[in-house]
Amino acid sequence: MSETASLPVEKLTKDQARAELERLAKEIAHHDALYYREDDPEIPDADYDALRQRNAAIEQAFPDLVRADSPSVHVGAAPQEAFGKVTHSIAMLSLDNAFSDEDVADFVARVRRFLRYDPLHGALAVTAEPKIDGLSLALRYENGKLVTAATRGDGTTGENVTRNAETIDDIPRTLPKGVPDVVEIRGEVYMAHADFAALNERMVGNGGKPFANPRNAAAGSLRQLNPEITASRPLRYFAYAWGEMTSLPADTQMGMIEAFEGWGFVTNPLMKRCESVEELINVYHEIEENRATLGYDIDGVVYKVDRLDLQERLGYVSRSPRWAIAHKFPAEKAFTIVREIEIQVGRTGALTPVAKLEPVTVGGVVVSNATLHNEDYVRGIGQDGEPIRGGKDIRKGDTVQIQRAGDVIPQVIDVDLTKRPADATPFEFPTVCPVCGSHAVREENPKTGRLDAIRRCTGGLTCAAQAKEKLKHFVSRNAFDIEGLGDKQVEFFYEIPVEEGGIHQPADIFTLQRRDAGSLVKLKNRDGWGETSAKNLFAAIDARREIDLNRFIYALGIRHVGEGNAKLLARAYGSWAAFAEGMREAVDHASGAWTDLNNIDGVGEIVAEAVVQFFAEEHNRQAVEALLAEVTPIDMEAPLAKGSPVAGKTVVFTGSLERLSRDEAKAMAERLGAKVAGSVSKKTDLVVAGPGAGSKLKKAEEHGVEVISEDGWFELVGE
Ligand SMILES: NC(=O)c1ccc[n+]([C@@H]2O[C@H](COP(=O)([O-])OP(=O)(O)OC[C@H]3O[C@@H](n4cnc5c(N)ncnc54)[C@H](O)[C@@H]3O)[C@@H](O)[C@H]2O)c1
Ligand SMILES: [Zn+2]
Repeated sequence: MSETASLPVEKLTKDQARAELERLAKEIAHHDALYYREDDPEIPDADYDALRQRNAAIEQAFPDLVRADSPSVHVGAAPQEAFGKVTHSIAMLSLDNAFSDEDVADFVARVRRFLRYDPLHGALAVTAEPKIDGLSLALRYENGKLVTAATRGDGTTGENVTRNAETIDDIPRTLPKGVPDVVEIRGEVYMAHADFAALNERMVGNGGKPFANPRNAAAGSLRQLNPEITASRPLRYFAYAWGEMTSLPADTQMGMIEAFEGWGFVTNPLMKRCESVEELINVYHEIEENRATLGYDIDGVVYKVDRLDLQERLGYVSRSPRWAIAHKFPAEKAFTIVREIEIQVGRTGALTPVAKLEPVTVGGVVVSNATLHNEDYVRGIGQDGEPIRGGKDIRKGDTVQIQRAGDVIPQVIDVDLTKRPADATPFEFPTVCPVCGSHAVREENPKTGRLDAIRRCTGGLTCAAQAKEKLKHFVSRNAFDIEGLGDKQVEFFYEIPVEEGGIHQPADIFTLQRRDAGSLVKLKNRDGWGETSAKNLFAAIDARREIDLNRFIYALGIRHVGEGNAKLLARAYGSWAAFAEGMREAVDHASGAWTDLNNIDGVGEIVAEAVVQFFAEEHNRQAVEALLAEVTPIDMEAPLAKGSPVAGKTVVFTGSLERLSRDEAKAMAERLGAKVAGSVSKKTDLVVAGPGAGSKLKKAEEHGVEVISEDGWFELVGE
């Protein structure tokens, strides 16, 4: 960075200002391209916002230096050529930002001044709603039918993503009778936290690279050249604005949003109408407090003048409307000191370095730990061997910058080398497990030939850390969820020998009461326990002797099998018996069972391999058998689409279809509750074959699978 880049705006000479504006224009354009086109930004939003703010401040101080390509008059980035282009009939703009309460007061004062709306006119109504952190999408309906969906692009021209948008459940394909001839709804495509976590789990399981955050995941999923990929991504949509409309169903912002809701769109329930700056600020804080529990990312609150006639009079400045502003949440970043670097051993034996920090408030939350992911990360090396943080390593005693994004675990994003203590030494990553002393190794990834980023303890169940973490996982909220048996109690029971009333493996939980009866020291007499708490625990355990199959599978803690994959497996196999049998057969990669497993939509080879390996291990089989003597997994029924004749069936489409594209056929079948597989196996229920169907048709005949034509399909499903 040049010296001018760090000079305060008021100290800049005219020449320096000119050079700065040029540098900022280039730099911002570079980050815009990464963010909007590649969905892969390289700097945090707060840093990007700081660049823009500096640019705006310099432009204000030197108005005659404003460049033709100034970032302050541009929105987003030009559409990617690979998509068709859509010209927006009304430009899609950005929003001006407010970063403080004063900025909000200024905004309202500005609006009032512009409109000469003095207090005599009474209160000025302004709406407040969450600013969803996704990407905007315009939906054009003609005569009630969705005709185009377009991204914002550079505001004038966007990308045509109609086929992709059609796969999003929240987006109606048709609107009710009586809507205006042309309706253009605008809103935000986003991904919920849970869906994001499941998607990343799947991506990693398939050997891919996870998305950095839900916004990138949403943008990357919507902007896919293959709509089939979009369809497999759990995207959602909030409607909050509009473009071209032949007539308006209301005369206020609030009224419009209510109308959209009536037309079948999802609108945000937290939107409120306010009548003063204080009220706006209150709603802002209310929404900010709820932020962590919403289940999706928001990055601020948007205020909009409620009356549409006033909006029209206010109009637009270059890249944003005068009648709206986004009140951003404070940057969730802070500097603090690394007191210690500790190694935690997880349930799969992963050795994870954790930075113990001098506690610091980041975005309103006190942070005292930050994950350091793995040894490469500590050394300043990223997933693909590339340098991160400019290649700076992290040491005990370092002053580091912490970032918290949504509910994500805080991360160390930078190290201030000028503050590094003279005696700080590079962190030495252990090569033995700090808990059990077994060797800790980095396995080679068979696919890439590179070393796995994670070093793992090879101690297996003899490692107390792994055993305890497995138990904690087993009883966790989305697994067995046993009330009164949390992390603390797991630690407690693990310290007790099994024959004296301890718990060392999952089955022990369910024999606890029986063993307690014959135990020398009864649970109710142990420290911290009593008659009631012991009784309650036994009851809570008994309440879980029957459990949903997907929870059961998830609880086993098989590598790469998180909640999402557990559900996929449970749904595909339906019962524990079928699942276990399939996995035992699938050890033979030439078997149909292995093909079936890999044919499950969303289950990749890495996951498949992990599950099969789990079953191949004798001690896992024993542990599961002991468990099954105590608990019963409940069979999972295929999700039934009401009255659909293909619900729960596995369908394969082959050959060329005439009335349907392959994607549409797939979407249709899935909507009707069927599973669509790519190849035929004995699990296939139905093959829909068009002209030119080859090997799949033959295979269907071999397996005795029913084969119908495309017309037969329509007859069957009645559409
Ligand atoms: N890290 C980077 O390199 C990088 C690069 C470019 C942009 N960015 C980030 O992107 C953002 C700027 O992007 P922008 O130009 O899209 O502007 P913006 O996100 O600040 O505001 C405008 C957008 O807000 C969205 N929005 C969400 N909820 C809304 C609601 N309820 N009502 C109205 N609009 C709503 C719309 O999509 C609209 O286009 C900033 O957060 C910036 O930090 C980051
Ligand atoms: Zn160990």
